Amino acid sequence: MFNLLKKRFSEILEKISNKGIITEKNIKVTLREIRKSLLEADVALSVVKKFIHNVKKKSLGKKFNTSLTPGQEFIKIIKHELIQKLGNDDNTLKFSKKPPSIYLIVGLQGMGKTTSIGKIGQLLHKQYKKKVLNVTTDTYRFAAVKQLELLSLQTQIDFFLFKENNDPKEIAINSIKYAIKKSYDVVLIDTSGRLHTDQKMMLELQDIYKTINPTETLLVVDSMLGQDVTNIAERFSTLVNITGIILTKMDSDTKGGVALSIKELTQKPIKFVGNGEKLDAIEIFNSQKIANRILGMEDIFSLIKEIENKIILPKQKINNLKKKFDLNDFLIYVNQVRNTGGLAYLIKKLPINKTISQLSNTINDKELNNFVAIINSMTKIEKKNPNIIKNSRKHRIALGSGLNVQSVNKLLKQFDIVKKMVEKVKKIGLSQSIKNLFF
Ligand SMILES: Nc1nc2c(ncn2[C@@H]2O[C@H](COP(=O)(O)OP(=O)(O)OP(=O)(O)O)[C@@H](O)[C@H]2O)c(=O)[nH]1
Repeated sequence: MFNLLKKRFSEILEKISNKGIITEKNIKVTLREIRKSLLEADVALSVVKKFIHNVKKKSLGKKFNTSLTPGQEFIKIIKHELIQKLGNDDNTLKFSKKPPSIYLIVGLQGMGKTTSIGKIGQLLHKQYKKKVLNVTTDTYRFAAVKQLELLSLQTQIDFFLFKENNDPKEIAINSIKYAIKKSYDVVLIDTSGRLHTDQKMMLELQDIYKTINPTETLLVVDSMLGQDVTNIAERFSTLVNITGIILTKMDSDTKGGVALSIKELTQKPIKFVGNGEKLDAIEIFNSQKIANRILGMEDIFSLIKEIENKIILPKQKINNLKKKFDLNDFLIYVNQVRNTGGLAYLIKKLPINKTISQLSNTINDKELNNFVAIINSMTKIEKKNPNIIKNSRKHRIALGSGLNVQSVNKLLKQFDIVKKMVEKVKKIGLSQSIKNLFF
């Protein structure tokens, strides 16, 4: 999901994240690259233009006075803008005050309408404890009726059986009458897939819509659709009042353009994301989560959690340390890092601040072994008070460890970096301190 954008953004943002100053020139270069990436991911041109315009306006001339580097501030602006584009408004399903709530599901053929009804019905039943009735008005395809009947059986949702000679509008009316009689909370009404250019079918849909006056009318959009999505959404919107979008097939190899364009183009919130063929493969849309995904932050957060939990300096371990971080503590840290293999690679992947990327330089198997040998050649007093280690002591320690003075200097330098980091992390924990860079 969003693999292309994620790859592009991580390349672009890595370059800018460590920049000390944000100038018109380096912003221009970065924005040009972002523009290219968004277009490559099939985001609509008008949306891309607005995105770039807003980021530029917010970043240039802004006085950054937080603890973030300007590069990190810039990333924060991008994230904020991504969330705006994805839509940050109320995306919860509306329920009618007087049951049943009626949800009309519309869209082109094969977008995933019937599958989404199966998923939403199950979600409403399991999570919201609603009594749901599934209905299909697709009198054109017998297979579509069977499909929803089967999905209803699988999810243990009641399925409304219509009379053979009923037309779609009659089926919808009869199903609602039945739902009122039997005290259903929700009626999910499937419609046959139709081309937005098919005038007769579109008017039929409008007729159903006007007659039943749904609580929500949800347009199902396949996230693999290209720029055509604008025309489709516009055509549906002129005939029925779309109240939300269901974005399907987000698990497939989608470039992500539709997800980023549809809110801006339709001004309708994305309510659900379908991310698989299975019946539980649906999520309530969360723009923050998607923005994190695009910016590769989801991976980073889980990585950091892993590092924090398993490897270096969990908060309680830091708190257990003596007041002053000394070389004995550093030795514990070095041994932890040594035991984890592959950490250098993980840490190098993090687009984070200089201290931590400098830290990755320490994490090299050979150097870690050297560090252990060097610390073991020190006296107890030296380990507790590294600042007394001046020239003659350095020579003695180097000799004792079979290494040279440069290696001792390197160790002391890395010790300083880790000490600074520990002091920072001691306050709020590693994952929180890194998360703070982005929120
Ligand atoms: N990978 C994936 N496939 C999906 C998703 N949603 C639906 N599908 C698949 O897309 C295909 C079409 O889904 P349907 O639910 O039949 O689509 P429809 O809009 O009801 O189709 P019509 O009745 O022809 O208009 C099926 O093979 C589904 O399994 C999804 O989120 N991810």
